[in-house]
Order: sequence, then structure tokens, then C-alpha cells
Amino acid sequence: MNGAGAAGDGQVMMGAMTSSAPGRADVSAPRPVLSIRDAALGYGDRLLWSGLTLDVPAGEFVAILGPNGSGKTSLLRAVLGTQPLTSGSIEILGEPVRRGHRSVGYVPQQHLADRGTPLRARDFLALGIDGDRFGLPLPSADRRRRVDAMLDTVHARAFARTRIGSLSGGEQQRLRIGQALIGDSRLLLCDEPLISLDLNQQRAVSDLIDASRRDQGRAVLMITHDVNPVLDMVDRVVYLANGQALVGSVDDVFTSEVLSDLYRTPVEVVRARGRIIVVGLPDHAHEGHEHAPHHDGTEH
Ligand SMILES: Nc1ncnc2c1ncn2[C@@H]1O[C@H](COP(=O)(O)OP(=O)(O)OP(=O)(O)O)[C@@H](O)[C@H]1O
Repeated sequence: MNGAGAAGDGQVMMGAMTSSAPGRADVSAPRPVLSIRDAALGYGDRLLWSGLTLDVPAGEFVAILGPNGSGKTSLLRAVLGTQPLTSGSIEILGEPVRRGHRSVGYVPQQHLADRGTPLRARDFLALGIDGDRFGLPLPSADRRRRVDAMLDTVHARAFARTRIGSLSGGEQQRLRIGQALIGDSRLLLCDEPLISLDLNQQRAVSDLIDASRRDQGRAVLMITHDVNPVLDMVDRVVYLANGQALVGSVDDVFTSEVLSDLYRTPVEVVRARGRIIVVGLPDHAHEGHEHAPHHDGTEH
């Protein structure tokens, strides 16, 4: 990509996505839920990525893609306020990020609950309402109603009283999404929520996330190693690789030209039967791929 923004028709930007004309403030534009400005992130001397500028309005679904170790989870941590940026800024609803922001719902990377975990499914959901406050949660009709409604939303009524440790990976994941959605969050952050789920469960979980942005107008930032399961939902992607951050639509970013430029080696993007397949990624782009045979739409 030779450092600067445009590739192909010029719509892919190195991290930039503001739509208003330069120098002209658009007073009618609603305040973005998430606003990242000229951000860079690294650990010590190691820079993971830089030049990321991104405004995410209410209801937008943004997928974060890139090879292992490119800094996707670190980006989510920065938005959560648990990892400082090396430079730049992040605001949520116009306020600087801070840990524990009530407007942010978070679905962490999946790891199965210990089988002995005594928490029942409905109590696990309820933690999303008041789990961050001190003291025992107060039982209330309103609280119960919200939990019941969310049990329906995530199709978990049948196992409401089951200990979460004995539920399947997909059932646990639906509860995690429910816990993140049950509060009043405006921004939903999901770290590989589809991993290790079968196709039906992937669909169920991604539909829940999609519905939350369509029905409640949440902005969604979702890390996924494969763009295909969410192709029909995603508005834009952030693609982190080689220290860079690309932002654009799927069609803008997933072209042979753009990805070859990003990886600095010839890469071919093939579309077959509605899927995106990336062929010829450099070896280092696969490092550490212990939990998935392919990433960001790749098949090998
Ligand atoms: N607190 C930390 N201190 C130092 N290095 C870190 C820290 N956290 C992460 N890293 C390193 O930064 C790199 C990026 O990690 P991160 O988890 O953000 O990548 P990722 O793109 O989410 O990777 P994956 O796809 O494998 O989950 C990795 O090499 C990781 O080892």
C-alpha cells in the first residue's frame, strides 16, 4: 500500500474513515459511539500497529481481522481501557476510555467454564446487570424480568437453572453474549465469539450480535479469524497486519491488490460460492494458528 491510504478505487484507508470533507465540521452528524484517533499500540520497543483512525456510529458492525499476533485483542483491550495506547486517543460517547465503562459490553475470548462452576445460567446473565457493583445484588421484579427476557433472546430458557459448567460451548457462548447485552451498553466488543462453535451455533451467535445492533442500535466491534461467517452482516473491517491498520468495506479490503500490498507479497483473493478465500499468505501470517486451520477467510 506504499504507506498512503488509497488502493484500487481509493476507498481503503490506512486506518482513516471519517466521511466529512476535510476542514468542514458536520454539525448534523450524530456523535460516534466509538472514536479512535491516530492510534498506535505496541509493547516496549515492539509496535503492533499504528495509524488507526476510526469512527463507529450506532448500529455499525465492524469486524477486526488479521493474522495471529497482529494486535487484534490488544486493540479491544485499548477500547476497554485496560491497555494504554502508545499514541493517539480513544473516546466512547465523547469521553476518554476508562476501565469498566458502563456503555461497553464485552464478550471475552471463549474458554469453557469449569464443570464444577456452581453458577446457574440465569445467575450468570444477571451478573451483566449488577455484577460490577459491590454487595449482593438485590432481587427485584424488574431484574427478574430482564433476565427472563434475555434468556428468551439467547434461547436459553431450557437450561436457565443448569450450572453453566455442564453446558455445551455454544450454549455457554450464547450466555456470554446475553451477559454482555443485558446491561445498557452502547458498544459491544466481542473477541472471537464464533471460535470452536459448529456452523449452527456460529449462525445463532452471530445472529444475536447482529440483532443487537439492528434492534438496539449497538455499535459492534468483533474479532474474527474468518470473515465468511459474518460476511452478510459486516459493514466495515479493520485489517491489522505488518504494523498497519486498514479500514474499509469487505469489498474494498478483500482484493488481491490491497492484501498483496498489505502483506508485501503476492496474495490472491478468490470469491467462490459466496465465500472469500485468500490464497498465498506468507508463512508468518499463520504463526500460532493453534485453534483454527485458516484465518480471515483463508483456506489452505
Ligand atoms: N501485555 C503484553 N505485554 C507484552 N506483549 C504482549 C502483551 N499482550 C500481548 N502481547 C503480544 O502482542 C502481540 C499481539 O497480541 P494480541 O493478543 O493483541 O494479538 P492478536 O492479533 O489478538 O492474536 P491472536 O489472533 O493470536 O489472538 C502478541 O505477540 C502478544 O504476545
